[in-house]
Amino acid sequence: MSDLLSMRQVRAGYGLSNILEDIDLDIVPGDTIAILGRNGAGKTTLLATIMGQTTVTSGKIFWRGGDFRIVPAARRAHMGIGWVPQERWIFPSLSVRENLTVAARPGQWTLKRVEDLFPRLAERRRNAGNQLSGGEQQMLAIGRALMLNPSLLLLDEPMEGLAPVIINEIRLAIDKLVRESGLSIVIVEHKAKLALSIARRALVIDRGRVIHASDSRSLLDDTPLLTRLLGPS
Ligand SMILES: Nc1ncnc2c1ncn2[C@@H]1O[C@H](COP(=O)(O)OP(=O)(O)OP(=O)(O)O)[C@@H](O)[C@H]1O
Repeated sequence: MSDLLSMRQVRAGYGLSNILEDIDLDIVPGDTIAILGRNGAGKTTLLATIMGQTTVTSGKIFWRGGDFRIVPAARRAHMGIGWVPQERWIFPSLSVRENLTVAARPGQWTLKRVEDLFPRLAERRRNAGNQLSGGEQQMLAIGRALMLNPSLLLLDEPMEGLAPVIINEIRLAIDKLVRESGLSIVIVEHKAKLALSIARRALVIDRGRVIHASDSRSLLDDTPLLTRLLGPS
């Protein structure tokens, strides 16, 4: 199957400070990849690089076979990448429905489908973004990214700081996306076991380099290796 996104020997960072080194990554349609690593390893920087938010000093990035480095950051979302950053970036004064429809693009993801995935958003449709709980805001951020009808969804720590019951709801929704949507999903997560139980493939980053790549199951089953790569859980 041809790649959606390919990175070859990518070096990237912020201004003069280099963070990522020699990154190789291939994402095919329907892929789900957990990006793991200790604090400051470069996980968010990898997502930011895909979105064109960093300085790439060498290497190649292709999107559907075309040179992606020349595509301005502002155009990347419209080319089919939905990014849910840690900060969520929802519009506080717009209603839930307005947040979902403000940047929507036509495709399989409609308001109804997003509200079916996250019934809480349907219940809260008239509430403003700033009236939502953290978990509801996270659902809204994911729902809004889906309304862009992306081919690739980037989730940066979607469970961070949420109560266990909400983590479970979001996890079930992401599982459903993995099983039924055909979307490619990259999930950055501190809760390694959770991410490995969702994604099919795993990549571990340390000091900006990929230090491990495997299927998620084999890493999940190898506790000593997981501890060596990420520290005790
Ligand atoms: N905007 C920025 N400008 C300069 N340096 C940055 C910026 N954002 C992150 N960094 C640095 O890049 C390195 C990697 O950070 P990054 O946020 O990618 O790590 P991470 O693996 O996502 O960490 P965490 O798990 O703590 O979120 C860190 O040393 C961080 O201080």
